[in-house]
Formats: sequence, structure tokens, C-alpha cells
Amino acid sequence: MAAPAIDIHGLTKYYGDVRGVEDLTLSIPRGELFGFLGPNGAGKSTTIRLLLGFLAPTEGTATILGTPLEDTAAFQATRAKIGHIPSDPQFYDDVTGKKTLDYFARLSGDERRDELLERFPVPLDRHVRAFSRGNKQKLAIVQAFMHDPELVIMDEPTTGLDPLVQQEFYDFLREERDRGVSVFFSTHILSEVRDVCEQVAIIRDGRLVAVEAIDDLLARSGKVVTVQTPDPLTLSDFEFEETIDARIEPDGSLRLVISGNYDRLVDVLDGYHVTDLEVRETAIEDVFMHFYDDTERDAETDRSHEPHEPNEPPEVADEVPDA
Ligand SMILES: Nc1ncnc2c1ncn2[C@@H]1O[C@H](COP(=O)(O)OP(=O)(O)OP(=O)(O)O)[C@@H](O)[C@H]1O
Repeated sequence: MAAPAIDIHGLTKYYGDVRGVEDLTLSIPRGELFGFLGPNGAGKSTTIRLLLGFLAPTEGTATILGTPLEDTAAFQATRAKIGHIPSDPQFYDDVTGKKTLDYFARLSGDERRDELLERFPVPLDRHVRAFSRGNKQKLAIVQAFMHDPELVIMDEPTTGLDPLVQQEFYDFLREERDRGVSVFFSTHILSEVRDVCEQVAIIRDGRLVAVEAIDDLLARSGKVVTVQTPDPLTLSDFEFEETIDARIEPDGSLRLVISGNYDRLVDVLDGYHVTDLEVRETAIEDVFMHFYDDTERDAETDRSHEPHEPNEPPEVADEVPDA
């Protein structure tokens, strides 16, 4: 059986005393569209830089397509099987789109260049300086996939793409997945994870807070029940086994997230005058906010802890040029 696309054990990176990521452990099988979701500053880019060998970990290991990162000679060869879309693609301004792709072709190959350009056309004869943000992003997509990589690591890859091109890109990713390509899709956009990925890892404050199949995540996330009542509400009345979350909204309505049956809720509501009642599916936003809220509290507790390696000197981005 092929080694996992990405296998991470205890991966940790501190920038001086600033936590980039801590103790990430994660195994991503081949041929999956894997979402990596987190808010700004959560540690997504740090993880990607570590996985590509641009940054050295403070602790821990990662194996990419079966090659351990620390085996630098072997990893050089493995790099040719990886595509990368950085968060803010930078190309030489004074070079045309075509010459830019020629350059990357010499490094890693370009057997799929024409096919990709048909799908994601860019003004090839223009200097990159004159490219719009969206065209630069399409150039980055073509560059990342044209050597037919086995694994593509993407950091916010749809930035600047118009909605039609975004949809085209999602379709393209599904087709790539069906061909067996593995995709590590880092983003802060919840809907793209829901629409495109099979599994998601959620990162917050440098730590993984969940790794789960999207369908499972949504299935066990319950439904949102909103109750309007003129009666004074006692929140503890609604904190039964099926309740995932209970709160009183600023407008005075009761908002519950409930998983399971509604028997207890119906019993309790019998004691209230109910003027409106709504039950709806949990939006993926609610599911993720639930994780974010929980980890916010954890993070508060953790802030009192000493950083991992307080004496390590501060580090600036030490990225090497992308192949
Ligand atoms: N070169 C650096 N030097 C010092 N601290 C850094 C450096 N790069 C990242 N950090 C810090 O590490 C943490 C994680 O940052 P990172 O850029 O990995 O997050 P991110 O999830 O990619 O965020 P964004 O979506 O905003 O790019 C943040 O606290 C950030 O300030």
C-alpha cells in the first residue's frame, strides 16, 4: 500500500517565543481532498512551509509521499512530485506568462500545460506585471499542476478568482482527486471546505482542534432551534443531554443546538408561552464556531503556560524559492 500523502508526528514550530504550530499529528491518505481550516494567524502557512521543507521544525517529523523531510537528498526528488500554490504567488514582473511557465517547466516538467491553460486561460504574452490578481492566481494554478504532481499543497488557492473560475477550479480538483491526486487545501473559507473536501483538520492557535469527515461533522452537529417567548427564560432548563449549545440571544430569543430527539425540549417548552419556533439544519459556520468558541476558552487557559523554547532566537520568514 502506498505511504500516506502526508504523515505528521508532533510537528512543532516556534518563532522565538511565538507559537507557529504545536504538536500537530495528522495522517492524510492518498487521493483525498483534505481541508485545512483555521482563522488568520492559526498556523496554516507555517504548517505548509514546514511540509515543503521551507522551514525547519522546532520538534517533530513529517513524511511526504513516503519521504521523511529530514532526508533532504531524497526529499529533493520528492519535491518534483509535489505542486504548490502559495498564499500570495510571486513571479518575476518583467517576464511574460509564457516565459514564467517555461522556467517552471525546466525545473519540474509541463506535460499538462496546454490542457490547463485551456481551462484556466491567462494572457501568456503579457508581462506578469500587467496580470490582474485573478490571472496571477490562474498562472499559479497552471504552474502547480502542469508537471502532473501526485500531491498538491495549496494555501488559500481561490484568492482573487471570480466565482465562475472558482467553481471551475473546484470541479477540476474533484477530477484530480478522482485521478488519484492528493490535495492539501488550506483555507479560512468554510463553504469551500464543505463543498470540496472529504475530511477537514481544524487548526486554532497553532493546535489541531478536530480532524473529521465533513459529513460526520455535520451529522453529529445537530440542529439549531430558535424559540421566541415573552416569558423569562431559565437557560439551565434547556441544558439536557441532547443540548450541544444553549444561549439567550441579544434579542431575547433562546437559541439551542440539539442533537438527538426533541422529547425533553417539548416537555420543557410546555411550561412556556411560545410565540415562534424555528428548527433548521446546522450551518457549517455554526459547527466551526462551536470549535472556535471551545478552543478560545482552552487558549485562555494555555496563555498562562510558558512557551516551548523561550530561548530560541526570533526567526523571520526563511522561505527558499519555490521550485
Ligand atoms: N516569520 C515569522 N516570525 C514570527 N512569527 C511568525 C512568523 N510567521 C508566522 N508567525 C506567527 O505564527 C503564527 C501562525 O502564523 P501563520 O502565518 O502560520 O498563520 P495562518 O493560519 O497562515 O494565518 P493567515 O491566514 O493570516 O496567513 C502567528 O501568530 C504568526 O504571527
